[in-house]
Amino acid sequence: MTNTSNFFPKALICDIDGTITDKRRRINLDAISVIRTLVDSGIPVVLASGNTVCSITMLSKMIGTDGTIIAENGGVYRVGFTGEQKVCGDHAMCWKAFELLEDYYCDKGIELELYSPEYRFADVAFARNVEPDEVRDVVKGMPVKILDSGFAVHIQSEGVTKGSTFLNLSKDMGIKAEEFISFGDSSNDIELIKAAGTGVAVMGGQKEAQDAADYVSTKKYGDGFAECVRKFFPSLF
Ligand SMILES: O=C(O)COP(=O)(O)O
Ligand SMILES: [Mg+2]
Repeated sequence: MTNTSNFFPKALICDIDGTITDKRRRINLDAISVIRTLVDSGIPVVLASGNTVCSITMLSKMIGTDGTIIAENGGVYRVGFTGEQKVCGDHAMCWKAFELLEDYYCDKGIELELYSPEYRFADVAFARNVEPDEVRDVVKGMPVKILDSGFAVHIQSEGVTKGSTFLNLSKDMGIKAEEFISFGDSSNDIELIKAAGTGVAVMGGQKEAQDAADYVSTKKYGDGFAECVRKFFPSLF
């Protein structure tokens, strides 16, 4: 457990669903408020999610960050609203894995519901009406990783995570990974939680994220995020 009084983060990176929302994906108003305080104090805030670039870009604009994002669980990243959009991994391989899954579940009478495939550059996401562990078994041996955000199942290229992309992004931003505080709620945040100087998991999400974290909030979801931002940036609140 990190002693919060010894760590003064220079920047913050946070997951979206489950971390700055509630468990139904409704945005937490206090989370927006603390992010605005950080941004207005010159602390860079990065949104890092399994969501698409366009949805995170919109959210960044409405919250008021500078548009630096990680999308598709590390599949895409960009510095600022106008920076070059960089894509990681092998999208075609993720689709190949999805086709295998589609056939497998079709035989069982289950239809997989894709999430915004027309807006994705790197991963394939679908509804969580199947067991992520069973999905892993079906695609075993393929160079892909199955991620479970608690809100969707994602097929991602092997080696690409929010954490691996964060290391590239932080270099592009000119801020060391150790100078960041990171926040997440689920197993798709584990690498991000571990890669930052301090990693925080919010209560309410998946236990794997909490096990990987230096610090776990007392409150749940977005309330836990706001609680810990206040704790780690005491001079701003
Ligand atoms: O897109 C999802 O599955 C949810 O995304 P997030 O929890 O990484 O924000
Ligand atoms: Mg999440």
